[in-house]
Amino acid sequence: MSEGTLYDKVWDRHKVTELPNGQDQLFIGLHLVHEVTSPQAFGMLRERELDVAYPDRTFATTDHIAPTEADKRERPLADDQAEEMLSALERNVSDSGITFFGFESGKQGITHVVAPELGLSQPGMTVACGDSHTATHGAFGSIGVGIGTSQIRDVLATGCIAADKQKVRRVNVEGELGEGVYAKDVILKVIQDLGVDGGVGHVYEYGGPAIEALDMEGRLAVCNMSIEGGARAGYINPDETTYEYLKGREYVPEGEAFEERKAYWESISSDDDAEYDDVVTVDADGLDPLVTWGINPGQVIEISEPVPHPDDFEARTDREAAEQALDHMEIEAGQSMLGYDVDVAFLGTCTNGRLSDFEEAAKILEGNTVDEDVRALAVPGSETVRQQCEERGIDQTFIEAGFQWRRAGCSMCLAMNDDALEGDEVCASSSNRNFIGRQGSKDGRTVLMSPAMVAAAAVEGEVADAREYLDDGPTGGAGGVEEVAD
Ligand SMILES: CC(C)[C@H](C(=O)O)[C@@H](O)C(=O)O
Ligand code: SF4
Repeated sequence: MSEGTLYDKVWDRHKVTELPNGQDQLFIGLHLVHEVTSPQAFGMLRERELDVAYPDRTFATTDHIAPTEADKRERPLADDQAEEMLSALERNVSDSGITFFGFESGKQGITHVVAPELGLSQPGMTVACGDSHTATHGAFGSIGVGIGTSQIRDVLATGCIAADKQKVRRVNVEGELGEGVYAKDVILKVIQDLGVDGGVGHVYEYGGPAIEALDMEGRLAVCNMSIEGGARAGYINPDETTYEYLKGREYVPEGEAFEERKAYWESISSDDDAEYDDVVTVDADGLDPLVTWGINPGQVIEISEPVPHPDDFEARTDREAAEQALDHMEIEAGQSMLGYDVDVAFLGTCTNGRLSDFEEAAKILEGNTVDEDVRALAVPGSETVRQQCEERGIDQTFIEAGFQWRRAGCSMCLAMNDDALEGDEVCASSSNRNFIGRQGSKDGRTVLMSPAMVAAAAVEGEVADAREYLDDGPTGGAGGVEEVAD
């Protein structure tokens, strides 16, 4: 008999009981903690004189407030609020025996970059973190959910949360990606097709040839932005790509224990005859790179398309949102995004701050220089990524091109540290959100795109087609997605 989807199977294996209010009590296998959302939750535990139930399943790092300039990491941090958050986290983890990847560990970075690369996120797990982009870990075939403060308290105290099971939508992505088109473009296309609210009440199961061809870093980028599509979580069934990636990572068992775990991983994939609440198809064949033109991630076009007119949208709310977007971005309907002036180029984040992202951008930067009017920031998603880049000399490519090469953190994604837009600066950004004010200035303007497109925009000083910088150009090449040499 069919046991259903991966979501059904993982849920069933982690369900403790049904609660009187109809929700399920769900056991959390991996709890990730960062400095912004955890202090209050630890405070609630202390008030009740409770201990952390599973310190061995809990891992902490600092990302949002982390200064990205090496000399600004000295303690106490110059920003009082940041220092307070960081010292609270340090106190909490040391009191409860939780592993902490701080500045000195060499492994500090964005939670959603650190946990995958250390092999903490594995197939068939439930992963929770007080952060909306916990969906990222679904790339391994786990259920990753972002939780609020009271749920963080619950996980700390009991290892469980109260949760509502969601519907499952299968998102089949058909076709093959051309050269210069990436996982980021795929997920932006999914959001363009299904909308920013399309996933409400659902988790997305991504599959189909364009997803299966992605390496793990690409899959992480896709699942990361499930949240921007309105879904509660997103995942991809594990396969050989997943197992190969996991093999040899710090928290992954070796030898026989690996084989045993792999047998479990294989067992939790969706059954062939699993029933979905909904199945949709997204066509990625011949896809051009995508860029946002507005103020939410669904206001996005292929670079070959014109900026839409508000009247193109059926729903009144969409028309109003489009009007507001054109106004904020200071662009006209019908114009191309190509040539849109850029002041800042930002490469990093939990979406696109991994080794392959820097490798792809470096291909564009090789032998080119950043436009003199552009401030360009390269911020590895973790210190491990920074080291991987430096071992390969990728940092030099960035520095020689005119980028600032920084330490790991969320940086200008959310501007909770010193890295922020000023005034109405336009930022070509590899991040996941383009909401008004997101990058630290209320008039700042964000254009979301892939890392290669960020590099091309940095060089041109305007939105450009990165494929012009690749051997085969926009029309040539069978493409496909490159494997990351690790
Ligand atoms: C600060 C944190 C709670 C927030 C989130 O939950 O996503 C941040 O990471 C973001 O991307 O906006
Ligand atoms: S990089 Fe951006 S999206 Fe990711 S956790 Fe940090 S602030 Fe949130």
